[in-house]
Amino acid sequence: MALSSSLLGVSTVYQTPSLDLPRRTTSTPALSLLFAAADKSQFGGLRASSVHFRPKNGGSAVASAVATPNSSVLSEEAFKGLGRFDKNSLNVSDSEYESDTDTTTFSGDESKDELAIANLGLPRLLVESLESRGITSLFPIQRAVLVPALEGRDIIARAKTGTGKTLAFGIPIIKRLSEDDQEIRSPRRGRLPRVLVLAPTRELAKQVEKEIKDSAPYLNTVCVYGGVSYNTQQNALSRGVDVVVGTPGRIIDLIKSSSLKLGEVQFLVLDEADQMLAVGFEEDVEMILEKLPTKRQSMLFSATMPAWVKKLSRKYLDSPLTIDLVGDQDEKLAEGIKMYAIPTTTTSKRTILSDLVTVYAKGGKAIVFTQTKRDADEVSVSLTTSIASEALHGDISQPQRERTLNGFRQGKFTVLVATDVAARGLDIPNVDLIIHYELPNDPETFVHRSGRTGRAGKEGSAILMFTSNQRRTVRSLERDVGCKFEFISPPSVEEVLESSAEQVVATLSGVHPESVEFFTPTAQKLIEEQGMGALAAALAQLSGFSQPPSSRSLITHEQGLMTLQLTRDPAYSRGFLSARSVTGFLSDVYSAAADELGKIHLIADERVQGAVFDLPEEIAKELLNRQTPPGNTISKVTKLPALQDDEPPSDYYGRFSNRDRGFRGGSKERRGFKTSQGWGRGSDDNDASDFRRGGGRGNRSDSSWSRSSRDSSNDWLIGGRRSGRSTSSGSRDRSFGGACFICGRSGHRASDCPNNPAY
Ligand SMILES: Nc1ncnc2c1ncn2[C@@H]1O[C@H](COP(=O)(O)OP(=O)(O)OP(=O)(O)O)[C@@H](O)[C@H]1O
Repeated sequence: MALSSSLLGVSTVYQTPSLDLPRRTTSTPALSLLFAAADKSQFGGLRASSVHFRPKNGGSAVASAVATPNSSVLSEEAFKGLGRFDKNSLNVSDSEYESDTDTTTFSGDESKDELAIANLGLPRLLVESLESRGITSLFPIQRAVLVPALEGRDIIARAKTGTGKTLAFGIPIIKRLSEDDQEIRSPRRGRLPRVLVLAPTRELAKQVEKEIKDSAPYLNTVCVYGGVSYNTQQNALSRGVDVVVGTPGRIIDLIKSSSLKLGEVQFLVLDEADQMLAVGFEEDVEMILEKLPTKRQSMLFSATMPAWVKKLSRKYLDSPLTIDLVGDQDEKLAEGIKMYAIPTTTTSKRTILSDLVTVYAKGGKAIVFTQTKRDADEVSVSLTTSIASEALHGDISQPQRERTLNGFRQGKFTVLVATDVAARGLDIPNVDLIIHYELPNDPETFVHRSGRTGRAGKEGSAILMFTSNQRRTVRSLERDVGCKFEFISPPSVEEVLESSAEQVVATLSGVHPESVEFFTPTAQKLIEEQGMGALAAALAQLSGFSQPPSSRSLITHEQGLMTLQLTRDPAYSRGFLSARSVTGFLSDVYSAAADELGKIHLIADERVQGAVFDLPEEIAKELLNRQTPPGNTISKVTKLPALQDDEPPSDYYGRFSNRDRGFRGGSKERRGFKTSQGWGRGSDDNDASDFRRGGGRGNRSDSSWSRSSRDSSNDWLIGGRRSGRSTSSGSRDRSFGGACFICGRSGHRASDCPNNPAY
């Protein structure tokens, strides 16, 4: 069957090789739908063929567009950037159905106007309400779903986070309800719902209901979920309803109490179906599906297709069309999300966190993800001393969760610290930054967490905090998610101050002119008396820096430490700079510095003979005043240069990576439930690594120096300072586990070494 239509001036072919669609007549012209015979795909176990298209700027791309007689898959590439393709540039061909297959063409330049929501033949009220919310043209998943949904087909769909899946099913359902509906102006009291949307979490259910309500205020929508009283929901249902959105547990309760009757449901939507499984709703979902009329249209949205979801679709969906806008694309994240990764230690995490928020969220909204409810509480409390923040997790009462989310949406506080379940599917506009405070349990969770930013085509950043023993997992994550992290170091004090000042300046425009007027005489007087300093003092006070910040290590971010850099002119050196020569140099210049030396890293740039190292602030300042031998320069650094130890050594990584242990095999391990160093909590304390020595590329074979296991953090501890230390003097750890930098033997410090001339 080939269904050709002219939509919006675009010549389209709806090619359904051996399908006899349960076709409904619709006045809306069909959007182009491309699909061809298929074989095997990751998503649906289908057969594959391809869509070829030719971008205007040359080159070519191939995206899979696959189908079986019972289902088909459509790649996002087929729809992406229609405006960028030449006329006749998009061809669909299929060997098996070649003779039946026409070529579908998009004439690139017309698409923007002609794909406008106003031109789709949607109900006027729907168009108006969408436009009033800035929704003027369809997103790709919406374009892909619209026609088959209007045709009455069952659909399985997958698209990246934040790409508009709710309206993908919302728009066609609203249109269909409105078309059928003669009752819009005089809705019948007590009418039974025609649409049922199941969502795995309360927040998601509320969000979906809101999106439908905002789009079609003339429809009666009710959201039902647990944790709140039954009465309001029962009353709303008894008044008559068009759309019910809810979580499975409460829906079952309402069915049992006969408050909810599903006998007239025409449309079923299962949103985030895989999450239903994750949160243990599978039995409830099946029970509900059993209660629905068999003659209905079903749409299932799911990021992944675990066996249960496949079973559901086989059992409860009728010849579903599969629309997969992610497919085998390596990049699973929406475009526009900049990915960063930052090495941390357990002890430094919290200090770093507030600085990261200050520098990377730039005063906007941030969500911090923790693994446990307790962590969410603790992190939120510790942040609150510097940045307004609240926690969101399953132990918080429903009304409080709603207040928290509303407060966050309205910008009453800027940092939400959340667990995964609480934040799944949340659509909060304009979240600028996501911080993975703990590694997620699996790649899918990482995608979902990160997808809370960069929504609806906007930009955002995501930062992954990891400890040294999680480095390999970070690399696995890059492969699994198809992203590339930019490795960053903790923001320097200067960057934090600069960002804070910028944010304070940005808030000044919000001060009411009348208030400004009131304060002007005082300001004038101040400036006359103190000049620019008065304004600077005001900015410092508003930024929360009335006291100067103590210096911090750029390597470990510990307070009270300063990171210095030693560079050596090659003309003056006999060999390459090594950790040992740094300590030797320091003991010559200022022996206290050698004694108190923290971590040392060699600079990666091989043209530079240099190293960075930590010292207690006072000692560092003193060292900076000392005379250094010719050819050696010591300076304070505000940004770490690339270090030799930045990357996990590839030989180790290749040999011991999770991949070799079946990480990519779809096993539980791949999903991250049990790798010891990988997904999940595991041990994220790398204090042990502080006692390691060895590790730079040049030193790896030097076994006498290496106390490290194969996943060494590559951090060198020379001189024996532990990273847990936070003050600049005293408290030296006498149970020293490192090696003496003078004689190389373990168990004592350089200052205690019998070979130390100063001993
Ligand atoms: N066509 C459109 N034009 C502009 N904005 C849109 C459009 N469609 C949806 N949006 C907005 O994009 C945001 C993301 O939509 P939605 O929450 O449906 O995404 P999603 O794909 O379900 O995300 P997730 O997978 O994270 O749940 C919402 O704020 C929505 O209002």
